[in-house]
Amino acid sequence: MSWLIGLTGSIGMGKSTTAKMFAEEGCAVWDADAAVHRLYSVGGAAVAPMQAAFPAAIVDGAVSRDTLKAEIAKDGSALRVIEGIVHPLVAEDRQGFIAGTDADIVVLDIPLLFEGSGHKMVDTTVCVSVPPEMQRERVLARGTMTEDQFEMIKAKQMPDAEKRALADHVVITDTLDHARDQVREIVTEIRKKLKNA
Ligand SMILES: CC(C)(COP(=O)(O)OP(=O)(O)OC[C@H]1O[C@@H](n2cnc3c(N)ncnc32)[C@H](O)[C@@H]1O)[C@@H](O)C(=O)NCCC(=O)NCCS
Ligand SMILES: Nc1ncnc2c1ncn2[C@@H]1O[C@H](COP(=O)(O)OP(=O)(O)OP(=O)(O)O)[C@@H](O)[C@H]1O
Repeated sequence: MSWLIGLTGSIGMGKSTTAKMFAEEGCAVWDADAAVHRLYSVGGAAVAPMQAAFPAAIVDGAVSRDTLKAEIAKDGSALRVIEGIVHPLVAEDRQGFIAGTDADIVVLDIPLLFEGSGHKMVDTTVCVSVPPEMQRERVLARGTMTEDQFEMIKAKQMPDAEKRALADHVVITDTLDHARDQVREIVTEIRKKLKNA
C-alpha cells in the first residue's frame, strides 16, 4: 500500500507544477484534470453520457470543453449535471491508478479535494497557495479563460484560506525554488515515517 498525498489548491495556484516536483522526488502522480481530459477524448467513457445530456457538446467524437463552457455560461446548473457524469468516472480512474502502482508515495492532484470527500481517503493533505493577485495574474496570463469564467470557477471552489486551514501542509508557490524546497521537506518527512513504521 502506498502513502497517499492529496494535493489541492484553487484554480491557477500551482497544483500541476507542484505535482511535477513530487514526481521528480520519485512519487507516482495521478492528476484529476488529466483524467477528465482522457474521459472527454475520442473513445473516452464520458463521451456517451455527455452526448445524452448535451448533444451539442460532442464534436468529432470528443467532448468539446468550449461547448460545455458555453452551456455553463447559459445555465449555471449545467455544471452540476456535468459533475454528476464526470465525478464517478474520475473516481474509477483514480482507484485503478492506485491499485496499479507500487510507488511508496502516491500524489493525487485533486482540485476539489476538500469540496468532495477525497480528503478522507488520503493520509496527508497538501494545499498550494499564493496571494489572490498573483493567482489572478497567472490564470489570465494563460489566455484560456475570460475574467468572468475565472471568477465563476473560483466562486465554486472553497476559499483559499479555508483550504489552507484544513490542509496538513501548505506549499507557497511564489517561486519554483521555494516550492521545491517545501516539497522535498514533505517527502522527507513521510519517508522517515514509512521507514520507522
Ligand atoms: C468547466 C470545464 C469545461 C472548463 O474546461 P477548461 O479546459 O476551460 O478548464 P480546466 O478543465 O483546465 O479547469 C480550469 C480550472 O477549473 C477547475 N474546475 C474544473 N471543473 C471544476 C468544478 N466542477 N468545480 C470547481 N472547479 C473546477 C479545474 O480544476 C482547474 O483548476 C471543465 O473543467 C469541466 O468539464 N469540468 C467538469 C469536470 C470537473 O468537475 N473537473 C474537476 C476535477 S474532477
Ligand atoms: N512555484 C512556482 N513558481 C513560479 N511560478 C509558478 C509556480 N507554480 C506555478 N507557477 C505558475 O503559475 C501558473 C499556474 O500553475 P499551474 O498550472 O501549476 O496551476 P494549477 O493549480 O495546476 O492550475 P489549474 O487549477 O488552473 O489547473 C503557471 O503559469 C505556472 O508556471
